[in-house]
Amino acid sequence: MKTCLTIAGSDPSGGAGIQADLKTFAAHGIYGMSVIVAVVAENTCEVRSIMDVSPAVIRDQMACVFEDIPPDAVKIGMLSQPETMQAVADALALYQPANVVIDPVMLAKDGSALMASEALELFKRGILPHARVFTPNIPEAEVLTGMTIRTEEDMRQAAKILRQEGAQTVLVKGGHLDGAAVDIFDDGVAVHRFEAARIQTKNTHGTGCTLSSAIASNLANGHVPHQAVNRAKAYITDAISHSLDLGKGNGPTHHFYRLYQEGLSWLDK
Ligand SMILES: Nc1ncnc2c1ncn2[C@@H]1O[C@H](COP(=O)(O)OP(=O)(O)OP(=O)(O)O)[C@@H](O)[C@H]1O
Ligand SMILES: Cc1ncc(CO)c(N)n1
Repeated sequence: MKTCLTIAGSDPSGGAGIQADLKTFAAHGIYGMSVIVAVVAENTCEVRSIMDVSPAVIRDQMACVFEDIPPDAVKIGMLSQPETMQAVADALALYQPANVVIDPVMLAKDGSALMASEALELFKRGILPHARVFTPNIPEAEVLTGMTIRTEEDMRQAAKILRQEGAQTVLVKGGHLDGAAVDIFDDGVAVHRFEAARIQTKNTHGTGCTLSSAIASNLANGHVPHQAVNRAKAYITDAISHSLDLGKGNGPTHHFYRLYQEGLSWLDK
């Protein structure tokens, strides 16, 4: 059985963070594991409070996983404070996992900061260079490159800069632009454009988390980054199309739609 680890924050309402990642791994037939770096009190409407797990406990969790069940792929999501990030950076340097997907989570849908601004430099230095696939959305890519991103050409330029910063491949997600949902993927050999029709729904809580853990699942299942991103884009589009009208705000996506329809044979397509 293939294995994936998520290193991220916990969302008690189940639509984003660790909970979204574990559901996505399960939908891909993957054995999921988690290192919780922050406990976030949030739901479909708001983020109420954040408590970071201590660096010592993060180091212990990482050791427990890597000494016992080294994962086939790793997804990294929310890393809030510099000390938290340093503990993860140290563990990445120590264990050197191969298939790392990094989602630079900065803001929740309600605008709450999920990465402290003081952590940005450490993120660029100690986390980003571990990315086999790096998945910023447009506002995140703007912060990381200092560019203003309005067009697909800007997205291409940002992807190239972020590769130069040390990510092996970069997917700039276009969910925040108007029109079709277009993502740009630069793997250093070619630039690929992934387009899906924009789905009219407010239920998009956790879309970024779900996409990055779907990419990690596909890497673990043996796909190269370009194929992994292509398959993950189809998965997130399906999950948003069948999103769940739960909660009073931005509801979650549906992780198991294809699995419920077709069983695990959906993975063979
Ligand atoms: N309404 C939509 N219809 C179709 N696809 C969408 C829609 N919104 C986002 N996407 C797609 O979902 C994926 C996640 O992109 P998005 O830009 O929403 O990430 P994000 O902002 O990091 O998410 P999060 O809010 O979880 O942090 C991308 O492939 C994007 O193109
Ligand atoms: C824990 C967590 N991670 C990531 C996001 C971004 O969707 C969120 N809202 N909560």
